[in-house]
Amino acid sequence: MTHSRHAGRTVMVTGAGGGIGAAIARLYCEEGAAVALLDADADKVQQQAGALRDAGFAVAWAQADVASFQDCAAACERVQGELGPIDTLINNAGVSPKHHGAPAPIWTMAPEEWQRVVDINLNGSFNLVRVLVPGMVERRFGRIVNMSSVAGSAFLLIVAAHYSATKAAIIGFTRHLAGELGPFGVTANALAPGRIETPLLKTVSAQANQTVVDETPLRRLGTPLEVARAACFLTSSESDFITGQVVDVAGGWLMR
Ligand SMILES: NC(=O)C1=CN([C@@H]2O[C@H](COP(=O)(O)OP(=O)(O)OC[C@H]3O[C@@H](n4cnc5c(N)ncnc54)[C@H](O)[C@@H]3O)[C@@H](O)[C@H]2O)C=CC1
Ligand SMILES: CC(C)c1ccc(C(=O)O)c(O)c1O
Repeated sequence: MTHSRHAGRTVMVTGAGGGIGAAIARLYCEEGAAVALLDADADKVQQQAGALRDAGFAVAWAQADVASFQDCAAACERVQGELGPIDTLINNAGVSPKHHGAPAPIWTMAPEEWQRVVDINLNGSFNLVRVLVPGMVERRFGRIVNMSSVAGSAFLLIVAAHYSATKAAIIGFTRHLAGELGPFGVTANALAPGRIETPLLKTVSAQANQTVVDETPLRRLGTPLEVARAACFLTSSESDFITGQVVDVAGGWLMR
């Protein structure tokens, strides 16, 4: 469905070069927003932004490693110069490293790998919040959605400890933001997707996915568009009184 629910809004989506982030960026465009796409992979994000621009949408893009505060600050300055102040931030970028197709057991995990996952999945969200929230507070309006996972509150065999820990931390971070920023007209919510068909899942066996399908009341995996719809709902005026919440997009899998 195409409508103008986000007309006049300026949205930043991290990890917008592919998977869920690309779907989120497109849906905001279709809902009338100007959209800034950020990704560490310049080729991918340029391609996504180019396709959206060719379709007539107002977009800007920047290559940025969300783990770097300097990258985030420079990217925000650049895209805000093109599109105007960002009022809606979707902290979607995230990684889940695998070794030979499997998550690293905690007793073999390199400290550098732990640090890198924390730097991207958790500190990356802080970095963009730190850069963009002062403007939201000043303008007394802002909408933030942080990407958690069902792995933030349930044990999942297919991910490693750093991933689960960062996705749990994102929930605490989101609730804190909601409490601290609510008085300034800024809401913060988190999404907790279950298994969604994206490139991040390419190392998971068909059998492992079938087990999840069998345990899921809706009997299928999710799509990036379904996560995008939840993000758009949480930043639309339909959600003006919703803050500090974690919304599962998981077909009923692992109801916790
Ligand atoms: N696919 C799934 O089943 C689920 C995904 N999630 C979360 O959703 C988010 C998106 O996941 P997917 O779309 O599946 O992943 P994906 O791997 O398909 O896309 C992630 C994007 O983030 C970018 N990225 C990675 N590191 C970055 C960095 N340091 N700085 C900026 N960009 C970076 C990548 O280049 C890529 O374009 C992640 O936070 C992930 O943890 C949560 C639950 C389930
Ligand atoms: C994309 C990450 C690694 C991932 C993979 C699978 C699930 C799941 O089965 O629910 C997740 O929640 C994830 O975050």
